[in-house]
Amino acid sequence: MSVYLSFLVSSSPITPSMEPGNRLLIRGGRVVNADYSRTADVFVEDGVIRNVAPSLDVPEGTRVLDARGKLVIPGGIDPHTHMQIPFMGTRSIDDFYSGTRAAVAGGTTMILDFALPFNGESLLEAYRRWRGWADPKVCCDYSLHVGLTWWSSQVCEEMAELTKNHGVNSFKIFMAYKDFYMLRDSEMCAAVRQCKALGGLVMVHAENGDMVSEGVKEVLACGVTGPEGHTLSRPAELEAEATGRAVAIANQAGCPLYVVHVMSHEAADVVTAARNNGHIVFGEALAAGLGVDGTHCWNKDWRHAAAYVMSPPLRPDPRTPARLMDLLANDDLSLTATDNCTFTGEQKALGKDDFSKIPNGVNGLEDRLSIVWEKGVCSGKMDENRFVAVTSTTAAKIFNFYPRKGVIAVGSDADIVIWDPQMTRTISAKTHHHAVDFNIFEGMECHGVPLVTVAGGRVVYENGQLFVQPGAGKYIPRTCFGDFIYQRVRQMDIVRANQQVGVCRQPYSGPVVPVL
Ligand SMILES: C[C@@H](CNC(N)=O)C(=O)O
Ligand SMILES: [Zn+2]
Ligand SMILES: [Zn+2]
Ligand SMILES: [Zn+2]
Repeated sequence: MSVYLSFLVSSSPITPSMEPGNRLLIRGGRVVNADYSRTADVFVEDGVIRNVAPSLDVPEGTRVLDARGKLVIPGGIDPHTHMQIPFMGTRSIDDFYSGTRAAVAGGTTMILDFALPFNGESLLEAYRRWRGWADPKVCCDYSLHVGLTWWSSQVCEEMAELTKNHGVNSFKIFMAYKDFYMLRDSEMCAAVRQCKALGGLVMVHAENGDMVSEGVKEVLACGVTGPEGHTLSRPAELEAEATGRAVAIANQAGCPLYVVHVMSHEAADVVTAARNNGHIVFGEALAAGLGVDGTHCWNKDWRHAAAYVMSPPLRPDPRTPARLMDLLANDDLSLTATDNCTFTGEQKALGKDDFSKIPNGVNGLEDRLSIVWEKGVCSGKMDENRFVAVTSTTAAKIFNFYPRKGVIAVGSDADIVIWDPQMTRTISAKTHHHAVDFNIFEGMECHGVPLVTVAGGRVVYENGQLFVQPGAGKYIPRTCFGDFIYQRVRQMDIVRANQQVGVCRQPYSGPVVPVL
């Protein structure tokens, strides 16, 4: 029986295990899934949701959490983070402990990070290095995408090894970061084909790296060295052009595509057109792009301006956040992430005399759910079910670990948040749980606050207090050929095969011009 069906018919009493400490009852809340809301109790035991139904009787010793008048939502899933990544001469300051601590404080109970090999480094080595960093530190479950930061037959083979034996089903290609992570089109074509053959998902950072490199030289030559130069050097058309190229390359191979951090409406329009043309393309919106705009890079205070430096840039058009939210609300953009990649003022100062040396990246992991609730639901653009879809469920489906996660249903992991939609909080670096000394949403008041976060059946955050254990989170392996994407791919392949048919004709028998 599917987990969803059992959610509907679940009335069977669960035989309690002996250990009383690990039972929770979340009483009387409005359970909100991506496709379904209803008032029900949620009974949890041994880290798994055992029952979802009104007025449940539960065993002695069960801890009861009162959720009456509140929402009960699946824990947030952030499909794009960079904890303690070595990058641009330093390492992002949020590590797998402080980052996942901040995550659960904001209602997120799983992150997907990126193992990014140095140019020429074995993908398996990079994967093992990231596992070594994450496993002892994570406070919630996590998984890893792997970067295709260079290309060779070895990379091709290691992709297969990672999918078969290490639970990786997603690979990120960078079209930017020339001479560092960037792949050429011919390499991208080969990488995309291999990813399709393995039943995986290609993720792409879509900016034209060659044009960005020229843009940087041009802006510096004009004497602009401040953070605003970063934005000036990589306009939205470089993001849109690369997005279109990635769509074409993926489509030629019949490979599904996931465009990370869509930061401009120009790029979002390319994603929308691709989806309307029937391509399997997903666009990811970031909390940063939904919550703030790029005018901050023109702030007089250097540290403030540098805090907003990321790639692709936050766009200076103040209408951008609302436009991206409109596209997210109507599923032209598919889901949200944060690309959390934080650097302190001292680290950002590596670029104090040259914007191209400012480590790229911003925060978002703790604030994503409140930002999306405030800008998406409070604004009337989306309902509570779409909110759950874009902060949790869709990521679980795309990366193929639904319904283990991303839904409140019998048999699913007990990653659950008691959410107060009326309560407000003011975001600040003074109160956030990140390691970084700046918050790009500083001072922003948001409706939508997590009261309790349950991760793996454990209360890890309650009314402002953290109860986290480093290393308590687990690595979540993911298999390939997930139905959510590959049912469609298989169908499309049948049609494509029928279209790739030559014409049966008599061979040409006329004269041929001799070679001169
Ligand atoms: C390296 C990483 C984070 N930095 C950024 N987005 O500016 C990325 O490009 O996704
Ligand atoms: Zn990127
Ligand atoms: Zn990233
Ligand atoms: Zn509000």
